[in-house]
Amino acid sequence: MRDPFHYLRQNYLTALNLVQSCVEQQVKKIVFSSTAALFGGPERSTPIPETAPTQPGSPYGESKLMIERVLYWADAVYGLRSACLRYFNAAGADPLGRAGEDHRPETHLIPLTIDAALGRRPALKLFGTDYPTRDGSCIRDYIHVTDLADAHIRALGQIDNRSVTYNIGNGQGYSNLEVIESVERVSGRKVPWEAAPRREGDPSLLVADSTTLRNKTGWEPKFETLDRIVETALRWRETHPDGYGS
Ligand SMILES: O=c1ccn([C@@H]2O[C@H](COP(=O)(O)OP(=O)(O)O[C@H]3O[C@H](CO)[C@H](O)[C@H](O)[C@H]3O)[C@@H](O)[C@H]2O)c(=O)[nH]1
Repeated sequence: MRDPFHYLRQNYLTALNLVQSCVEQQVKKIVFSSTAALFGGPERSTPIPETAPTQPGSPYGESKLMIERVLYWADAVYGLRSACLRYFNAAGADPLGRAGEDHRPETHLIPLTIDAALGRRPALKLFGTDYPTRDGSCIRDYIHVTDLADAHIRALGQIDNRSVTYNIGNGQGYSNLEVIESVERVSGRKVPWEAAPRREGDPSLLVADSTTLRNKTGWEPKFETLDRIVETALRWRETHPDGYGS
């Protein structure tokens, strides 16, 4: 939120150049990592289908929506087919331990909560405890990276003749406090945490309705519970304390 032009420049301008090059090089299909953040505006109490109105609550979400529109025109005018996959909260690690999260700096809730439990970071700051949700913390729909990868393969197989847009999530929301509880359950350790002010641009509730993806491609998430997702993330964090540097 502090530097809106950063996302608009980085995401939108570079994607516009890339899509234009794809058209010039006669690329036929493209899979785009879009985001639930383009639904950030109004508060919603039910799972969000693809047909829900888009109203980004952050420049990041706005930039992704702009790229979806670039892809719309690339298809309409040049026939470049695309799959816009709107990830809800991508999480977890490869169950075989070959890949996991390594962001620098890390900003995501699950890895930060695990690190706090493992004593690798100070207490987790919980951004906002006064949201209009069941326990006052934000609610998100966590989707395992393996299930996301599976959705990509299925979507790619579908876009020979037309472009598609899918919302991808488990369809179940977990609050930030429930994430802390899950990490405590799975790790057997307490998570030190403290209440902090809301983070600007955070919608209170984002849960996916992935019925279209399920019906059109037969996709079914294999990691349906938060504990299973956290298990894989914890194993990666324990075996790779320095991420890909270890
Ligand atoms: O130290 C932290 C970090 C996060 N949170 C909270 O945890 C929740 C989840 O935050 P993340 O940063 O893990 O994930 P976001 O929901 O903000 O963002 C994710 O989903 C977005 C779509 O909604 C984008 O796709 C983005 O790239 C992706 O990381 C939010 O309520 C956030 O405020 C904390 O309380 N403390």
